[in-house]
Amino acid sequence: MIEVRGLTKRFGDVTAVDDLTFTVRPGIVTGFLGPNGAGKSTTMRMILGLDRPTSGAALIDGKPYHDLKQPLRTVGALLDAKWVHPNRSAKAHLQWMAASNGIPASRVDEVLRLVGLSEVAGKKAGGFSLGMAQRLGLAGALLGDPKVLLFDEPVNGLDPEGIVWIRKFMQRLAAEGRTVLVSSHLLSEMALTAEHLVVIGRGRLISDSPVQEFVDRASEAGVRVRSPQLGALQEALTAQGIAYREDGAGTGTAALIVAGATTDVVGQLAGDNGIVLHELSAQRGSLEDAFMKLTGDDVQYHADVMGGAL
Ligand SMILES: Nc1ncnc2c1ncn2[C@@H]1O[C@H](COP(=O)(O)OP(=O)(O)OP(=O)(O)O)[C@@H](O)[C@H]1O
Repeated sequence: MIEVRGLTKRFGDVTAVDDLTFTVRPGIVTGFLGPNGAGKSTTMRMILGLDRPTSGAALIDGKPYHDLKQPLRTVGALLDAKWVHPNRSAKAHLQWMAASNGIPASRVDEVLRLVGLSEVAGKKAGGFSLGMAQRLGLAGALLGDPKVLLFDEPVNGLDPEGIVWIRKFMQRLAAEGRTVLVSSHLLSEMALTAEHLVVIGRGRLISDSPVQEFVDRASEAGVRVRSPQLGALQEALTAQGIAYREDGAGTGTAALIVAGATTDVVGQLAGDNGIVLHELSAQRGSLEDAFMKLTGDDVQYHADVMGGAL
């Protein structure tokens, strides 16, 4: 278990992490989500004792990192996959890590097998692709067979095959009863990987909930409806006290978005009033929608940079 309590980190004038409190439970993958610069890496570094909190605490199984007797056997982390000596082989790199942490050398072959690197164990790590380097990083994190694992943006830059492999691997580690915290700014990826989401923006906690609850709470579920008799439909909806808004985006035809109603209700109402419909479709808010609403200004900035495409 990871417990973050009132965690704050200031770098001069910048408050990178601002009074953050959340708990990461074992047995599921917890996604740690936020736009670039939200404070995810800084939080992870504090959990791992690499940055000192300005105030508050981060505990692993009830203790600060520095109080852990055998840190590598308690917590494993993948922060920067390129953190290897380029001229060292994958195996030598892991042997060196194992030796300096009192872990038997036999474990090195085990973790190489676990991440599928046995066949390239003797090759220099400097020549590894990003996907292979990530696997080597994972092997290092697993060396001490820790119950708690932290991964910072593990799928960044990977090809689709590598992304799926890492996703399944993290899910398997969680299914074994481990505590798995994975940071990402990729919302759709987290929706597929994580069961629970801790969302931050500008160092502050925005949401701490199951993935589905996060989406349901923040995104707009409803019905999209197009009709050549839109005025009559608006009157019928208003008469029933059902809220709607106009939505002509991209279709060339005016449409309505009816919030909080089902297609059954809107279809029935149209039928009862003899109104012709050209479209009646359920709208499901995406994780991206939810994220944009909740992280507000932070994401708005990125949208502007992209030419207002969002
Ligand atoms: N060593 C440091 N000195 C000064 N400012 C820092 C330092 N480390 C991080 N920051 C600032 O703290 C804020 C949070 O950064 P952090 O890297 O934790 O965010 P992040 O959510 O991990 O973002 P990204 O996904 O881009 O890595 C940013 O404004 C960053 O510029």
